[in-house]
Amino acid sequence: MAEITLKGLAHSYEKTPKGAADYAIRQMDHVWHQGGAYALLGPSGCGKSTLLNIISGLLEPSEGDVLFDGQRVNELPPEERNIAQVFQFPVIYDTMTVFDNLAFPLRNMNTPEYRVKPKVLEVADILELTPLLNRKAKNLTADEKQKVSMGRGLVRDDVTAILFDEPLTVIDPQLKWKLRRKLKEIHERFNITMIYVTHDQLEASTFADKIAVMYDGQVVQFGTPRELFERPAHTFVGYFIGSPGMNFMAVKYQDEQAMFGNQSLPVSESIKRAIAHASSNNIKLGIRPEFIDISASPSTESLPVEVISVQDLGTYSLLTYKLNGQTFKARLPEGHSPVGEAAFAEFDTAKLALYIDEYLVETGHE
Ligand SMILES: Nc1ncnc2c1ncn2[C@@H]1O[C@H](COP(=O)(O)OP(=O)(O)OP(=O)(O)O)[C@@H](O)[C@H]1O
Repeated sequence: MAEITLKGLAHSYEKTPKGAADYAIRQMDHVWHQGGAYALLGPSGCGKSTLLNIISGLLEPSEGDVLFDGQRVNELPPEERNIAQVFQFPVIYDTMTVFDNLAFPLRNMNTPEYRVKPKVLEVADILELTPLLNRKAKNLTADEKQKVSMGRGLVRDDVTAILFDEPLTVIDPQLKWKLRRKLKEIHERFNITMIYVTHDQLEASTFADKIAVMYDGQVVQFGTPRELFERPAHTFVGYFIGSPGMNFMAVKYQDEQAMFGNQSLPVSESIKRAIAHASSNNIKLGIRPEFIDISASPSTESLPVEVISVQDLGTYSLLTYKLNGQTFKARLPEGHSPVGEAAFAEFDTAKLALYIDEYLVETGHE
């Protein structure tokens, strides 16, 4: 069993960090529950590998604690953590056969040979490596090598969590979905906690039940793919999740109106109240491209906009328009009536989200 808790965790690669900018991981608390299929999603440089290496023990955090089932493991070396890590590039011994590669972690722990063989055969079967068992690893394709890498994590009965650091980077696009499905299958079959690092939202949402979105050294939201889409807790999540991401408008309260530049926006009373009482000037409204309606003629709540382009993407069209000098994206469903250069945009006000200092503020709909 392994419930992994990160308590007051922070990490700086600097010996004497001077400020927040010197931290690769900023103060965080987080729990990965036993048996979960998780993704750690974020852009390059946000701290994903650093966090994974802290969990596996390759790196000791400069502040805070890592707990496995409540026990502090900060100083425990990787080999004593019951955790396997699969890296971007397969870590295998080229001169050994596939069988010996898979057997290696067991033999390394002095497992008797009569127990090694059945375990290797079982794992080879799951990963569809049986026909390759006698091949030298150097003759394998990149995806076969990566499967051997994964297998080396799975043979050990004591492994309770597997950490994957962008494991499909070197895999052909056609084979990626197959390996992803295989990982899902493995997750269902063994009761193992899996944390899958990626910067690809599609990869994260097809693998994981819950995704931790990382930005600038912090987990800014931990939720299901649906929650990340419907209620982004941070502007970065809104921007990063979705295709394309959320549109944002910097707003202020003026003459009892929510103003976007010199444009008064139709918003709910509760959003208006929250803007009026905000203690910060960093106030944004977010709206997903799916929730903007575009039409050729005005309505009571629509705003006149300048259409820049309409891109036909098969099942929908992506319309780019300008309002108040800012570019917006709207998704038009298939069969939407054509619009000219001058059109009208209407937000679904129930779907407008309010962000103060970049974090979501829960408001009612009235
Ligand atoms: N060994 C190191 N020494 C100093 N700084 C480092 C080291 N490793 C990473 N960093 C810095 O820490 C920050 C987080 O890096 P990290 O590799 O954890 O991010 P990442 O999200 O995994 O990125 P990528 O997807 O590119 O691997 C970056 O600013 C990076 O430059």
